[in-house]
Amino acid sequence: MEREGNDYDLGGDKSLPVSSSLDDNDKNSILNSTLLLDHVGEVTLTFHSNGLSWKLMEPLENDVSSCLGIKYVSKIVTEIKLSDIYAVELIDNRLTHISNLPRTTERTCSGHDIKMYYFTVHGFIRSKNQPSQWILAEYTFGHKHLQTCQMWVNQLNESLKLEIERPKNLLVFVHPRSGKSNGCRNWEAVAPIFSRAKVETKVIVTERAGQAFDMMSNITNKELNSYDGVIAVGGDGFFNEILNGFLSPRLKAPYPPTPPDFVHSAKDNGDSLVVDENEILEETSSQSEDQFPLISSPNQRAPKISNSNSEDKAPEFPVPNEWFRFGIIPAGSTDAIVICTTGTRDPITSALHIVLGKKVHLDIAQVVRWKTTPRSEVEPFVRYAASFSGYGFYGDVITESEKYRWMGPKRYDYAGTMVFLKHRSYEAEISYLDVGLEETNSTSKRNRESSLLQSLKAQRRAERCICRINCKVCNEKPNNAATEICSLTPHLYSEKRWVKSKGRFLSVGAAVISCRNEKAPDGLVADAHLSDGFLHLILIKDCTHASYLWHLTQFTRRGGSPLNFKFVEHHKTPAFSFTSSGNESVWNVDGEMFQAHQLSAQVFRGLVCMFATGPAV
Ligand SMILES: Nc1ncnc2c1ncn2[C@@H]1O[C@H](COP(=O)(O)OP(=O)(O)OP(=O)(O)O)[C@@H](O)[C@H]1O
Repeated sequence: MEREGNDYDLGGDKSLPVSSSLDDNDKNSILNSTLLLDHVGEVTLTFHSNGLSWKLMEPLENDVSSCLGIKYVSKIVTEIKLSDIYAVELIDNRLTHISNLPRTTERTCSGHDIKMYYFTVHGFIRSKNQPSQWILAEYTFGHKHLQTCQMWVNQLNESLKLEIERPKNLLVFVHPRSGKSNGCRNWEAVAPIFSRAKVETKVIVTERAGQAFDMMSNITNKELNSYDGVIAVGGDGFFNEILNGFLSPRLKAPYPPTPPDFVHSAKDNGDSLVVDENEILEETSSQSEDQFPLISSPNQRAPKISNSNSEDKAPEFPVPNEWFRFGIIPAGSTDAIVICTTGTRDPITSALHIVLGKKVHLDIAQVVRWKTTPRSEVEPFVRYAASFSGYGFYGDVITESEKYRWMGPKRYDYAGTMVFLKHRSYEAEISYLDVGLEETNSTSKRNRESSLLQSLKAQRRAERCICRINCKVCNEKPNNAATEICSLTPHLYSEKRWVKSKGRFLSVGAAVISCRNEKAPDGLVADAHLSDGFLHLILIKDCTHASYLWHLTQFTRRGGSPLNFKFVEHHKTPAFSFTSSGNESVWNVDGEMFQAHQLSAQVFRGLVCMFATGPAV
């Protein structure tokens, strides 16, 4: 029997702006057509206010399975939200042989090739096993009239234009030697997603360490304003370099608060100064060319700031900036920042987060190294960290691992074992701002009875709140405890108490985010958030080898278990300072290393925005 109304084949064009004749489900629809869905069959496609849905006109033979005489139609995707569509493309007409068409059509016009026009809707679906992972999905619809396909493409593109958070122009830095030297390959894998989405990209493949820093610090604000964001194709260290190049000449903020007895030298004449806030503001915005690390690995050339464009930079590019976002296409050795912000380490998922214009705020730590030697001219030396800063074990592992870069990501395991076996501890004094028990799960009250500790342990585990999409903690309005860039004035700290921890430390770590990675899926500090306004200080006092090993394994398995050991302190704080008796170890600030006798740090809540959503639930 002849079937009527096969739009793509025989009947007239039945694509129409929706009228009252549509059934209830289609009431809110904008467009409705009968089309051929590639590899599926004839469908009724409906465009609703929030996306597309389609109904199979008749189940295909090969799409039906039967068991004990009961027929099951396989589960085919039948809808996609507009927010999950990143591109719509018209495809040149192509000949479709009759045998490729559904059986209903074959009966009506056997033996001919027919000319069809197609358009493809590009989007994504969430992986069933790993909800944070997004998988590319494309749906190709055909019709014999070009106008019908064109109408759908136009209509969809008009609606996509209303998704105003999506970027149009991006600056992309590719680190070709990152991780297992996959930088270029990873970029090539995702570049088609950007071109389909019609996102313009200016791509720079770096030739040396420090190049991205130089370019980001020297780029004029006019040019920077022409981009919606900057993308790093590489690892955490590379992202850190770009972030520092961006922030160093642009962020205007006082240096971190310090305790009254923390006397640092802000001038190179060796005089100790009480730091004048106004002077600091000036100094931050006009850092000298001499600012580079004392220690840098062979392939980490010290980046230099040139101030040739300083006039151009100051007023026109505000920081924080809600619009200008950062993105990462992972290609590094650990990729902790990308795992914390997207929940996975997948270049495709990251590219989709970027083209769909997702947005999540990220805390940034400002780390300031004070005068190293009386004659040194490079202080204060300022760096910014998005994930982690650490001294002792963390500095030594990175220093050691740089000798074995040729091993790729495995160098961290090797270097970690070597450093662990050496078991070196360092004399240091750490002061941190106490924000009160109600605002932190700090273990600062170390003199409590052990029974009280036990009950707290259970309670705090239950309180542990992991950062996810739409995380409640990150979305909370900032309070005084959590430092905000706009409230960054010293008087704010006067009410806070400085607490000291002194002795020999195996490591001093300050996590800005949880630092999830493949070895520690919960992160080094499971309850650190993307935007809680705290640094999570993890202080490990000298202890036995066995105890330290236990701690390290707890750390990687459970995202830190601070109450388990006396020698472990975990404090949530907006700022801390550090003094060591000698320059024995190095500070690792997101992969960049330098010696510091005196150092102070603070966190800026939600200072930058990332193209991401946070990990899925
Ligand atoms: N073309 C280049 N050649 C050598 N080094 C480079 C180049 N481009 C950037 N770098 C430097 O390499 C360092 C490490 O890069 P990246 O973070 O991408 O890799 P990784 O260390 O393998 O990964 P992760 O930081 O995730 O552990 C960066 O700090 C950056 O300064």
